[in-house]
Amino acid sequence: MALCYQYQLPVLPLDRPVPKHVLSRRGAISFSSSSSLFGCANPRVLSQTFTNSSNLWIPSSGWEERFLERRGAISYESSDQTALYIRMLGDVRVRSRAGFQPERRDSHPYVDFRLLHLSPESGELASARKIRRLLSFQRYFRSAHLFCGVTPLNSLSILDDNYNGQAMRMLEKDGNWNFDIFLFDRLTNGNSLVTLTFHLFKYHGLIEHFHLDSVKLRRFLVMVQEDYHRNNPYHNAVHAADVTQAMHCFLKETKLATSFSPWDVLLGLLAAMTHDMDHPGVNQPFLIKTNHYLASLYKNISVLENHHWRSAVCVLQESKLFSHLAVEEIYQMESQLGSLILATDITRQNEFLSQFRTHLDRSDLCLDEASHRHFMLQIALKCADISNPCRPWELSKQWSEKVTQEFFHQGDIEREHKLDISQLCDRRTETVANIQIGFITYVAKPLFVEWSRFSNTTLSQTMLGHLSLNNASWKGLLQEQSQGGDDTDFI
Ligand SMILES: Nc1ncnc2c1ncn2[C@@H]1O[C@@H]2COP(=O)(O)O[C@H]2[C@H]1O
Repeated sequence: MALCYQYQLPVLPLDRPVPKHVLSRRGAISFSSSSSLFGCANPRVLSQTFTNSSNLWIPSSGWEERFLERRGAISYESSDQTALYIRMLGDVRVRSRAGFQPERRDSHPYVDFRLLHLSPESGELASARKIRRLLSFQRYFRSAHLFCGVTPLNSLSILDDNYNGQAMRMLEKDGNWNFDIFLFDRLTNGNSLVTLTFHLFKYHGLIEHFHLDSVKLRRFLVMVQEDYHRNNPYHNAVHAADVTQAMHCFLKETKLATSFSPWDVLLGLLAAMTHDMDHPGVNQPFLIKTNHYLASLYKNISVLENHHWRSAVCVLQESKLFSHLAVEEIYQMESQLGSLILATDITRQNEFLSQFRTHLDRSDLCLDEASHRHFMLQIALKCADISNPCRPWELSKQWSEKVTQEFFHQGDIEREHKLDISQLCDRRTETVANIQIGFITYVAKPLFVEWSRFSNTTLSQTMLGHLSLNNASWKGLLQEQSQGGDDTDFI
């Protein structure tokens, strides 16, 4: 098929496996808009691809100029012998030989990786002069008070303070199921994921427990947030923040709070915030039928979830947030993170649901056992991921519209390119209400009924209550529509 839907370029597939001895270590390099590469962690692998010239790694051949026009990073890992991971920062466009509309991925908040990669060990601490050279006036103005801790005195900053104050007030109710993540995102100027997760790391005592460097932590969170596509109506950083807030609510439930270790809590929050990283806004069947390289890379199995996981690992390694932990602990973290993120593959829903039911029927869940705690983390993440129909109507309705908008956008592309239109993606035959009633009945309710068997609390009853009220509202809307008009106004 001539059609090729390609991102530029989270992963660069290699034409032949990288020899084992080259991949004996993992690492990352970064590159900037200047013509050179720097920040190499494993010279051996790079020497195959790049030539070394006075500590700068220059592409040896075939390296496309366009990669060097941007800032980004490449990381590689010994378990993946067929790919180098390339993260582009900001300005990433969907490219296609079939000529799809270019799409921008916004890069906010601004992070200059040339500054961030300067470490005290390298003896290259950022001088004020270096900073000025690298930043535009506006960025310098913003970063100046960041570095010096000075708040600029102008009328707009008073507004900022006001918004900040309101956002902080919202965080006092971080465990409230009515938490309005859309409002929080506006109050934090599009930084809901960074602000919420930093707060939750503090709330759960993870910074002290794991001796985390809070500058590295913030940098990591910014990188995670930036990897989400702002233009996706649904699979964006606000969804990740919403899932993280839901996970936090579950972690506070007595059964989990009394049995989970700081490690479990850390893994739960990490998985929630990273579980959809770099989501392209289309689903796996779309990637398969358009011969997307991610589909071949992951052999058509949990393609997106594998990519989210590898993207998360990439950012974890780049940020060096856990570089002080033992190598075995880092491996354990990466592999547990993988098993959690892979559990969010919705096509595996029945597998997890029947396992969960069996445990509940036998009453054999023992949360003293690490493997059972891990299973419950998988279930909690799955619940958090599809918890939007359990939110109050005003919030739930917005999510329903957003997810449908993303489905229909995919359907429009499929129609335009004469591909089979994926299930739920045809705006000519589907409606928001239809999709919601089906999703609540066959996907959300069965899972939340089991969750409330496991944890029969005010929260689980509240969630089931909203689920059934929302279902009734969608049924009412469907009836109204069948009596005249349709609901395409939603999208
Ligand atoms: N409100 C909703 N209505 C319909 N589908 C949903 C809704 N919320 C989540 N989903 C689907 O559930 C899936 C969970 O995994 P994904 O994030 O890959 O993609 C998600 C959507 O396809």
